[in-house]
Amino acid sequence: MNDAIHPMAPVDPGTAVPPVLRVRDLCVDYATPNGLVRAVKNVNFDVMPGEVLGLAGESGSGKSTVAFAIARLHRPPAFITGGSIHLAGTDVLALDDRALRAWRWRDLSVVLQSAMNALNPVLRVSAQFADMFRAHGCRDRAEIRDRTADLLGMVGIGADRMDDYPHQFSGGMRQRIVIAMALALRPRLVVMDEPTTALDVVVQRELLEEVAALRHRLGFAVLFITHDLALMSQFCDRVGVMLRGELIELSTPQAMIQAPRQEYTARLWASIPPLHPRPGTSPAGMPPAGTKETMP
Ligand SMILES: Nc1ncnc2c1ncn2[C@@H]1O[C@H](COP(=O)(O)OP(=O)(O)OP(=O)(O)O)[C@@H](O)[C@H]1O
Repeated sequence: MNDAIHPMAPVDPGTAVPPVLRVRDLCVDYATPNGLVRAVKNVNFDVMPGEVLGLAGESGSGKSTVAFAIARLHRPPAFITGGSIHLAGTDVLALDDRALRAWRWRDLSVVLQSAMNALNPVLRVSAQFADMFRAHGCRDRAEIRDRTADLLGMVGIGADRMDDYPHQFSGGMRQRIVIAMALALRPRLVVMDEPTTALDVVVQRELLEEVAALRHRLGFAVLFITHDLALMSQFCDRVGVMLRGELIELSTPQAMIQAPRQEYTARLWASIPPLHPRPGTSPAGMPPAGTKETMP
């Protein structure tokens, strides 16, 4: 398997670095006509500074519900009914609306599957960056344009494109723009929920390689959700496996593949091709032709 996008684990377990994100006993319920349904059950985990932590698990296991709760993007019928979330020392669940607006982008940003939903189709890209910068106190037009050019350059988009509209870019470029915007205020954590799912395989890989390089340069941590376990094993320092709302296992992808502690985890990882295939089998990391890598 080409492990070019697999980053070196940035955290030395021997050092007492505090986690950037600390989630304790998190419970999220959905209000349904039949009463409350617990979708996230006493979930505990930390994300270290600069770490990429993946959340894996079958559809409906609660991954997105956890991610949305951490970003405080959950809306009724979802309710956080227990636990705590601390990001870089901030008690996230205690933030009021005003504090939340300042906190988002600055300390935490979110990249979701559809760039088109994140970008306003009737506004030039430069105007969307300007709105975000102005909302966070930067009013100098020249400075805003310089910073926008730098950010777009960081993801391989020329400054000459900044006054284009979103529809003038390809899907991969639009997602790059969203990532550039997500990094604009140097957040401590970027939540990425299926950020590359809508893109073709080559563009997916290019984009994640860029994110891996950028996070080494800028030091942000990533909470990464994808259905693509092969991609997850290459991109993440550690992976948590969710099953029916519980986090049942958390370790490095290598440890999990070699010695899974739960039977479910073993079955989950067995569904992706081996890292070092036996002679005569498909190339490392490549699914057999005609198959799609998804959760079992
Ligand atoms: N609006 C809702 N009302 C009631 N239950 C919901 C609602 N949204 C999600 N759920 C339930 O919450 C649970 C967790 O869903 P969630 O979307 O977080 O899972 P997921 O692991 O992210 O799935 P996927 O990979 O398909 O996105 C599921 O059982 C789902 O049915």
